[in-house]
Amino acid sequence: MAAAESKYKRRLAEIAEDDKPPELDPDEDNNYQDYVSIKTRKAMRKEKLTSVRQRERKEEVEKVIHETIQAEKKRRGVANSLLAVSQKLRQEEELNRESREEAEVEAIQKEEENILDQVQMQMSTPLMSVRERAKGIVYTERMPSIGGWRPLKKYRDMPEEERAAIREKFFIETNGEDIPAPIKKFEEMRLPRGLLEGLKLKGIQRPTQIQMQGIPAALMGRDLIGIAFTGSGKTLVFGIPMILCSLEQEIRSRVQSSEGPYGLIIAPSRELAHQTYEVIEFYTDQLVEHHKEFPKLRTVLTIGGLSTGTQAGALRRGVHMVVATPGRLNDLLNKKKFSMAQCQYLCMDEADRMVDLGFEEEIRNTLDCFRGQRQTLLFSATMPKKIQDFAKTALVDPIVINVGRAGAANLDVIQEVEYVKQEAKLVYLLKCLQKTPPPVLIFCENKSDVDDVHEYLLLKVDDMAKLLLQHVEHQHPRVRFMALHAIGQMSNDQKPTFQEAWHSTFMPVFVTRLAVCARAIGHSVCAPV
Ligand SMILES: Nc1ncnc2c1ncn2[C@@H]1O[C@H](COP(=O)(O)OP(=O)(O)OP(=O)(O)O)[C@@H](O)[C@H]1O
Repeated sequence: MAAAESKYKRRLAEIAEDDKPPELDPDEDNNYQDYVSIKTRKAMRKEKLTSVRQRERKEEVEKVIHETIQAEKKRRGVANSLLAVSQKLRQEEELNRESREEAEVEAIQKEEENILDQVQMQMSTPLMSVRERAKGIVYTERMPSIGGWRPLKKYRDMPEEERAAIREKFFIETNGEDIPAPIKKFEEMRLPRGLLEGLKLKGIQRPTQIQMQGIPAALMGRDLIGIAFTGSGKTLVFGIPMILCSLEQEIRSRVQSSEGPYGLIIAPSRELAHQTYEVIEFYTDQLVEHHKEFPKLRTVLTIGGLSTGTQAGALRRGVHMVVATPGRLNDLLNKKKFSMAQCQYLCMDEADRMVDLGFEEEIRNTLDCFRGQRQTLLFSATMPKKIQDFAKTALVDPIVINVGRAGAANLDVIQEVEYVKQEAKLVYLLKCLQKTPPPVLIFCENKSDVDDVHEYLLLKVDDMAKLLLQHVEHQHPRVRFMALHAIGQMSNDQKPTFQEAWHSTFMPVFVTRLAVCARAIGHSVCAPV
């Protein structure tokens, strides 16, 4: 109430003041101010107020704008940094991706390199025992000769020139140190009588080239590389020394159950292993037959296709020799059915074929099972690098015997070559038959040639009879032609037909392919035809 009264009073005073005439001060003319009406003053105040408000609003707006801008800036800044971060992340991701890709490519490359290395290693790793290679075991000394064997004095004393002359005559190429003289007679090889009797029984009279040089070298305990063709008589080169090596061991101390083997032959195929086993069995039987003091040496054939149990059982009883194919041999060794701890004699027959057939790993595993040095014989028709490397690393000072040279195979064959035009061949054949006494074998390249030649000779049978009669005195010759490719397809029990035909036909002329003939006559160039 009092406040309202005072406000009222103040208002009245204002009004009175407003209505009062202005006091004039003559000294203050300079400070004179024109009268401003209330209305104007109000307007001025209003204007002032408005401008203040405007200024305030402006400031407020500016503040808001500023704040907004700041906020925006801030937002943009964040956005920018987010963008930057995301960009950065993207870049990093990109880099990561690139490096990941690079790493992946690198890993793949590494893996490929590893595989290549492994393949390369597989290709170049010598066929030697991994255990021995890892332990750095290298044998430098030659093995002692088998049972103290040495050649007869005349061979020991044979001058080098004479040895070389014999080798040259028989197309035997050799390489190595201290090569023994080639021996031309089995009787001079100091073999037990039983073996000589066995050879006689087989109709084997004199050694083939590989036997002449190979048997003495092997009996001297030397490591051997034999390069020889099929049918050259290799089996006896590695078979005889292995039998004698086992005999020597047996005489020293009788083989007990689970003991042995002393000798091992590895062959690439079951057939070859079986064939070798039969040869070994034959000669060990001969030894017992002719030497009552000798025990029967036990040989076990370990090949696929035969019962593992039977083979393991035979091995358990103690064994002198094993003839095996690499797969089954490895299997039995892995299963600890027998061991190579006592084995001192190893032969790898057709080593190149074993490598071709991919038996390297099995061979290496087998070599790992040996516990000491052994005499190693390696037979191969060819000498690929792998075999050469094996020879270099696993064989000690080996003797290389090569009888594979063209022309060295058949020393009794005189080869005459006639050059004839293709179209004149058949006619010329008749001329050749005129020069050649029967029996005659005509080899053709393929089956259809065999048919053509056969047919032609049948047409000319009268001429043929006349031609062949020039060589014999008989009045009524039976001239028979046979196309032998048919024989190649015959079963085994029919095959002797060829042998029978050969011997029973008075003047046989056979037309055949070489491969068929080889099979028909028993796959042997040594067989007498
Ligand atoms: N000195 C010899 N004289 C005559 N015949 C022999 C002689 N040596 C071996 N033979 C006979 O020759 C044939 C082939 O011999 P062997 O099996 O040893 O040859 P190979 O080189 O091992 O051939 P493959 O690789 O075909 O087995 C056999 O029938 C064997 O009895």
